[in-house]
Amino acid sequence: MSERSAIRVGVLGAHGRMGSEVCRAVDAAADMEVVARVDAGDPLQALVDAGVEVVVDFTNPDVVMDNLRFCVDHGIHAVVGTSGFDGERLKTLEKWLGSGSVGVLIAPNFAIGAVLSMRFAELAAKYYDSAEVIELHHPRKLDAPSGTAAHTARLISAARAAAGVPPMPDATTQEAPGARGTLVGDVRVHSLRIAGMIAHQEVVFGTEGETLTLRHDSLDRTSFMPGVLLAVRTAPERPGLSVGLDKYMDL
Ligand SMILES: NC(=O)C1=CN([C@@H]2O[C@H](COP(=O)(O)OP(=O)(O)OC[C@H]3O[C@@H](n4cnc5c(N)ncnc54)[C@H](OP(=O)(O)O)[C@@H]3O)[C@@H](O)[C@H]2O)C=CC1
Ligand SMILES: O=C(O)C1=N[C@H](C(=O)O)C[C@H](O)C1
Repeated sequence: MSERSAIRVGVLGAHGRMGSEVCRAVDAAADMEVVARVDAGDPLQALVDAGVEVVVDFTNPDVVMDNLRFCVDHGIHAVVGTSGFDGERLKTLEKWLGSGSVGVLIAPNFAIGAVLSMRFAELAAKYYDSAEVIELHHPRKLDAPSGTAAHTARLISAARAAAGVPPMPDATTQEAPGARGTLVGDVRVHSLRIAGMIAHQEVVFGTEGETLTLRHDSLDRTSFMPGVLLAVRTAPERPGLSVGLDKYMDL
């Protein structure tokens, strides 16, 4: 039986913090190779010319939808780490993908601990009166709150709603703008931008007499790479839209 040839990968945002790390990780993996490195100003046609099978996108929320439109139109699977996906964007993507064979993964976070932490938060949500999310990132991050924090808050909100948990206790009547963070669903999210940090998150739950804090720290961008490689291998086998790396894992 002949062995499958290496997966042909195109990296969008190839010169960025994440894109450059992805190029290193893909080139170091035996079963895939980077055949196109595309950054701002480069034509997307380079992906087609290089015969890319799977794109990895770490660009920015303003350009990622155009990139995905191109990939879907050209039959290229996509693994997306770029933040900025809300319900409306996901619906648009589903429409573009239809019942075709292209697989797209939108992963708010590729670090295994972050994926587990989001799942744990979803499980814990219905047992606690209060839940708030604190995300801490490097100061070069363009968006706030982080995609991970927004996704975590949506998961908690949905789990609380499904379980019929009453509104969170909060007697605040006087509030300086921003003092209580921003609401995602019914969960408050607080964003810190701190020099020296990479990507960190705490989810704090509380109820009568006890609290639970789930904390995850990405100390280096290599933390995201095993998840990215797993996604590159899996996306071609999963047509349609998947949201969250957990969809490709046995969780
Ligand atoms: N899901 C996850 O696990 C993770 C997600 N992220 C997310 O990934 C994204 C990128 O983060 P990061 O690497 O730190 O950001 P960077 O700014 O370092 O990298 C983004 C790169 O994309 C380039 N770019 C801009 N527009 C285009 C375009 N149209 N086509 C191709 N390349 C383009 C930028 O060029 P230029 O600078 O010239 O504009 C830059 O080189 C963010 O949304 C971030 O939140 C980050 C870490 C982990
Ligand atoms: O910009 C980053 O750095 C990160 N972005 C993603 C997010 O917005 O959640 C993932 C991780 O937190 C790092």
